[in-house]
Amino acid sequence: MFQRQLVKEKHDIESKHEPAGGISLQVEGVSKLYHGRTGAVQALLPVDLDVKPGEFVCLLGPSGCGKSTLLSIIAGLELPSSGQVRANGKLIQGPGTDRVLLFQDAALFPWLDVLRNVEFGLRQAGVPPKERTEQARHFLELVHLHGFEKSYVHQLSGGMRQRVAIARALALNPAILLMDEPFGALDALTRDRLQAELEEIWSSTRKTILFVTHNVREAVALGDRVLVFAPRPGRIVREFRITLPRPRSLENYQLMEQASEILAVLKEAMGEVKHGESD
Ligand SMILES: Nc1ncnc2c1ncn2[C@@H]1O[C@H](COP(=O)(O)OP(=O)(O)OP(=O)(O)O)[C@@H](O)[C@H]1O
Repeated sequence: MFQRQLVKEKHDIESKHEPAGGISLQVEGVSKLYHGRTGAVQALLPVDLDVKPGEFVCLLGPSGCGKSTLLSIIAGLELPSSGQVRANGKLIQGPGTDRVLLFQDAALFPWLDVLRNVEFGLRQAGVPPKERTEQARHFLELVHLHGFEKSYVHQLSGGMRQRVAIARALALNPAILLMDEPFGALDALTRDRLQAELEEIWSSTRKTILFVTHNVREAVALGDRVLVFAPRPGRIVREFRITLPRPRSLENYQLMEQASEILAVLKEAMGEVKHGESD
């Protein structure tokens, strides 16, 4: 009986987060030309991209090839110089609650404890106290941070901070998660673990995810698709569909083979061949 009640409560909390799944995204001829002090910079040549609801797309490339610019435009924080973006067919004209952008730096509030950090957006959205605490706890459990509700940011490791940031983003129930190198500052072991956790979360929530990374194996481990970018000017040079079964292991032979193939394309696009690099 008690068990049934628990399952029901879990279901009630989850159903408050409807729609749980992701939505589609259409990027149509989006380009960006910045006018800096040193002149114009073509950050991005026109990009066309169709992302299906619940798809996991990785944007892979070296520094300065326009990955963050594209994410900012999709987030509605930057205007494109040409083209447009639609989410579920609706023109994006600014930031919206259907999209959340996550960065390498978790950007948490140091004066709030973990629970209040996760509750923050819900409070802004006017969710009543009891309900927002319930929801924040639910998402903290999802990122394996049960028991750390009262901790402050300075008491957490880098990986834990990033988990809090993910819980905070999920609590807002976005349909699209825009992740800009979220694991870039973490040590290799923590990074592997968070990759696996993110894949689990994605499998259970079916959000649409755009994930920027410099790391080829990370991209192959996570993506349904990997888009390879090249710099000067920023552009997409190739697209790979990754059909390896999930969950994926970084040590899997086929994954490593696919990563080598993509790495070769990346190096060619950059016009250089360096040996022994992993990303
Ligand atoms: N606000 C800006 N004003 C002028 N130039 C900019 C601005 N933002 C980005 N750029 C330039 O646009 C280009 C693309 O930058 P962007 O940050 O999108 O690349 P990126 O692939 O995300 O790089 P990184 O991986 O280092 O974040 C770079 O040459 C960058 O210097």
